[in-house]
Amino acid sequence: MGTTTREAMIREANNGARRSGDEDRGVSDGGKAEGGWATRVAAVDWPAVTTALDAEGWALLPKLLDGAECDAVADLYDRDVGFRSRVVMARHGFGRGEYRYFAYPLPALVGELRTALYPHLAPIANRWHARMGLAERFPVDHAAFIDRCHRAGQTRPTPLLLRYGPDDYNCLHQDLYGAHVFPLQVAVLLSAPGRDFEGGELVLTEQRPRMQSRASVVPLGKGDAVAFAVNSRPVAGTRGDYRVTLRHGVSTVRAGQRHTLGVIFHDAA
Ligand SMILES: O=C(O)CCC(=O)C(=O)O
Ligand SMILES: [Fe+2]
Repeated sequence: MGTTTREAMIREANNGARRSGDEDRGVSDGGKAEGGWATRVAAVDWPAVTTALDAEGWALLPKLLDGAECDAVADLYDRDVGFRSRVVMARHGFGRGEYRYFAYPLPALVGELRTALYPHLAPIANRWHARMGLAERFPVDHAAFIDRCHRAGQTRPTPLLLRYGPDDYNCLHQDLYGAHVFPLQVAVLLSAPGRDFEGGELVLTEQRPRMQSRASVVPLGKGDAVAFAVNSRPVAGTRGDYRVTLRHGVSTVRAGQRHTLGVIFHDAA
């Protein structure tokens, strides 16, 4: 979508359209992981995830959420509180279907999951930045990075809940919301392919310099998460590293309903 981000395109549309209930809390999401989310996330095979991210630009985190947790998060979609905005994708040329950005404070599951994932991804992000010749480095602690975003005027939360019905899809895009970009993000599929919905596959494309683009379809089951590059990643070539550009989207849902939780680590301007 060029240099215009989705957030910039919808900012105008949402200004003045905030719901009075957006500041209210009261979203309880049953989000108490046994031993806490840090323990759950620490059980992920991070060496394998790191290897896959370096090789492909994306990696599966199988069964990050259990079925009940997926249902609890997906059910938040119809609540009137806890979100800062709602985007109907067709109105902006983003696709078909809709999504809602959570408001601060985030529901426990979403906030704790994001905080728990970040320290595992920050070293990868720092290595990628070094290899791509980018100056920004990321602190080990997510709160410190969010502080940096806030000081730069990126104060609005970006975690989001997406909902697709029959014929809905999400165009290839990048989730950039300002100058500060954490180069990895995570999405969790909250619905069961083949049971809750048909079609609706997460697609990643990689645009290589002076070469044709390559697509990957991420084989997600309900509760599986995928970590992937937000905008670019380094690839080792014969004459050193080069940079490729990534985009992600969702193919058309042919039947049923599909929910996703999107976890983006930078805040939005
Ligand atoms: O629905 C999906 O699988 C993609 C969601 C997405 O675009 C995101 O998490 O940023
Ligand atoms: Fe996205």
